[in-house]
Amino acid sequence: MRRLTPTVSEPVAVLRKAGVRAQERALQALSTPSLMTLAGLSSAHLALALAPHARRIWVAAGPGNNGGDGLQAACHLHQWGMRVQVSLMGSPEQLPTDARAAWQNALRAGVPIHSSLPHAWLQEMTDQDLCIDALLGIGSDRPPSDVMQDWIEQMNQCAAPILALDVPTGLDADSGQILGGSPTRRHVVHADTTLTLLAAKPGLFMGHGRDVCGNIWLDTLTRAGPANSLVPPADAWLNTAKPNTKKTHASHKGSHGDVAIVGGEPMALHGMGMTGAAVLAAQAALHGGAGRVILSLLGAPAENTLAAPDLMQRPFHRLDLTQLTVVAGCGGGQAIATVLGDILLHSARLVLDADGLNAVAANPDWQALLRSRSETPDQRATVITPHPLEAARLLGSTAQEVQQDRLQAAQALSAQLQCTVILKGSGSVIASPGEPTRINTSGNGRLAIGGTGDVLAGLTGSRLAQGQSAHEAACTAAWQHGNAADHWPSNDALTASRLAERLH
Ligand SMILES: NC(=O)C1=CN([C@@H]2O[C@H](COP(=O)(O)OP(=O)(O)OC[C@H]3O[C@@H](n4cnc5c(N)ncnc54)[C@H](OP(=O)(O)O)[C@@H]3O)[C@@H](O)[C@H]2O)[C@@H](O)CC1
Ligand SMILES: [K+]
Repeated sequence: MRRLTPTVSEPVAVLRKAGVRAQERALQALSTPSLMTLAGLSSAHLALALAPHARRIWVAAGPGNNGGDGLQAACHLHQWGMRVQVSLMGSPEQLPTDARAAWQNALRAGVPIHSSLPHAWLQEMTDQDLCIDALLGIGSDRPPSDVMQDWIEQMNQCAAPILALDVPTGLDADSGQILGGSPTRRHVVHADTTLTLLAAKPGLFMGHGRDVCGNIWLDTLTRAGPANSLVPPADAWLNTAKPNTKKTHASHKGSHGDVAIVGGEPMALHGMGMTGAAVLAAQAALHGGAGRVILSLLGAPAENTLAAPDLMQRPFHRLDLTQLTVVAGCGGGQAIATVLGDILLHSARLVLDADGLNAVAANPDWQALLRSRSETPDQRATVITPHPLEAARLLGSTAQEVQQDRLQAAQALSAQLQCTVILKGSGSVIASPGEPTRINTSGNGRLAIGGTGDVLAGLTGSRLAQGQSAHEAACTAAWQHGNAADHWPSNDALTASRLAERLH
């Protein structure tokens, strides 16, 4: 069992529900004792570690095998001298085989098992006690029943912390969406800790998963089978490891690549002043370690005074695109359309963001140009950084459909445009043709402000310019960007311009 944090250095595979089921079938045959016995023991160990002084442990057990995990855990905790009470939803006779065996074990051991909520306990429990959510795991694809919603609400209102087994009840393990539609305290368990079993699931790290799982632990239950035996191929991998971005001592500014930021439509052109977006991307490229950063503001004849003195400024027609890593689109407005064909055709390495993506979505010829970059003899690296709505425009779908399956959306877009995709949002997904898809684990809600996307684009350009492949650059930049936010002092305002200066 191990805790999954953004700094875990070994690769962690992510499986959708279908893959977890396949893994379960493969291991079940090999595993003695049964997987549920292992899952229950592991859950009990973690419960004890989380609440060693608990005077009450309440287990809410559902009608399937997730409930069986809870019953098995209750049995161990009771045998170890803890005061445990189980509320079992549904009839014990209708439990699946393993869960029924767990129920019988618990009964034999003398665990109190009721069919209703422990109202008196719920009033008395303190933050030293513990609730265990074993209502639903990966076996649900619909909103919890009304009675279950009552139980969820009571658990969320209780003063004791919550340990969710496998998945917080009400969360879809594949998408990170809430089965009941909205993340209210009635529709989904808001856990302090989630112990996920067999494999990490994508929904824990994406969408609402990041808000309702708390600290995530993983037990692969492979003790009885061959170690690390993952039967189905992973659907994705967690993007966790701290990147090595150390520069060699014997280097000069030309060793670390040249980035040109093309964007920042001025107010005078179409009444929308967006130069700030391009300046943010440029600052991020600079602080990300690029050797030289050139700011090329669209339709702006004069030098921009917002820009730091470290930045060079040049009009677009003076850029030698064939030698540059170009970051295009940040605040590009409509003006980006006047230069996008040249950028797609000639830039050596390219990061396309925001208005650049919207322009490509509206023009099939530019989509073909973008795709053809991977077919050039030098296979020009391209990274696109859409948020869900921009991805939906490119895919011809809706933002809601993208959010329903972020892994699939990122992979489909990457295949469609033959480039690396960073699908932004809670749990950014990085997909590239022929590379393992990653789900980024760093970052938090403080990044949900204007300008942070420009910072990510600039940082990705910086990593590309310094020699990383498109996939590596995207993975490293996404992680670094989130990591900076994770280490931001809580009493200090996080703004995009300050973020651009504190990328580490
Ligand atoms: N097998 C093993 O050895 C191992 C299994 N493991 C554990 O098993 C979990 C998967 O178990 P599972 O497949 O039984 O699914 P689970 O999540 O318990 O729910 C199914 C039950 O809930 C019911 N139900 C569904 N939706 C509902 C709703 N909205 N509201 C109310 N009820 C609803 C559904 O009823 P039905 O849909 O049939 O009417 C059915 O009775 C997995 O997450 C892990 O914890 C691990 O320990 C590894 C070893
Ligand atoms: K659960």
